[in-house]
Amino acid sequence: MEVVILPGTEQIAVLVADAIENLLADRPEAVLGLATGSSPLAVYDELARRYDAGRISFARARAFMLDEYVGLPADHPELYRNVIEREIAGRVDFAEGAVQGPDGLAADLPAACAAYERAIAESGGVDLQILGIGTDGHIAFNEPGSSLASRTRIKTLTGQTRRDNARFFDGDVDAVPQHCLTQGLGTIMDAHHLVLVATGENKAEAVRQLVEGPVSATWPATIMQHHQHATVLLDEAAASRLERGEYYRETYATKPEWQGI
Ligand SMILES: N[C@@H]1[C@@H](O)[C@H](O)[C@@H](COP(=O)(O)O)O[C@@H]1O
Repeated sequence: MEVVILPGTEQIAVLVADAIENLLADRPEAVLGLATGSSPLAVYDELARRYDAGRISFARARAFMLDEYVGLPADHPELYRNVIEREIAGRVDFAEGAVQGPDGLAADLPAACAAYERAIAESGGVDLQILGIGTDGHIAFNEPGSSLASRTRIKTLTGQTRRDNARFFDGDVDAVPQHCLTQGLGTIMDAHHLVLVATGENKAEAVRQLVEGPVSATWPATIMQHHQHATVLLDEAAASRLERGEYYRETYATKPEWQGI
């Protein structure tokens, strides 16, 4: 796992956008994994800027979302499908239908989860997966206790996640759905490159567990320690509880330039 500590979200966004730009230059038909939440927003802004500048095109790319709420109406602004359309998909040139998410509106939710797993597999798999992390250590919506081998399925959100996400629902915790569909930890681990972004002091404990804690379903993101190509991009506040912070800084500062993230 590579840990990169940077001054702030702008520097993080540039590095992630560089990785995506390089990937699309090599393979215009690459498959991206898109995350919701506030963590990737600066990345999406940077990608939209590069698209506007003619540096990058998503015309042949495809993308899969990590998760979706269950129980929100189709036109709700916080339905993740609508969030992704607003924050990135609708700002660049993805082809019609190229961005998919688990269908939280489906009548048969287990069938929708199975269909989503098939769609990801049939695409050839996700090349680069953008991730955020919850304050309770979740990735996507894999809450503490999630099977480390899980696949896309229905989950119940923890009270902490619902409180954290209430800020997107005018501060009303009761308006945050109790259920969601989420790619499993096993699904996420199949992606070729995991790129996790975390900023702010409120993520520091989850980040400490992710990077330096024992692998455990209690802190689901720790499964990333088993991935062959995982990059964790942090600002100073999110990195503030790491014991080996100096080593990560030194490693990144002396890294050969050709290596990328
Ligand atoms: N399901 C999402 C996750 O994909 C996200 O990474 C996480 C952190 O969110 P934020 O980036 O807003 O802190 O929680 C949300 O609930």
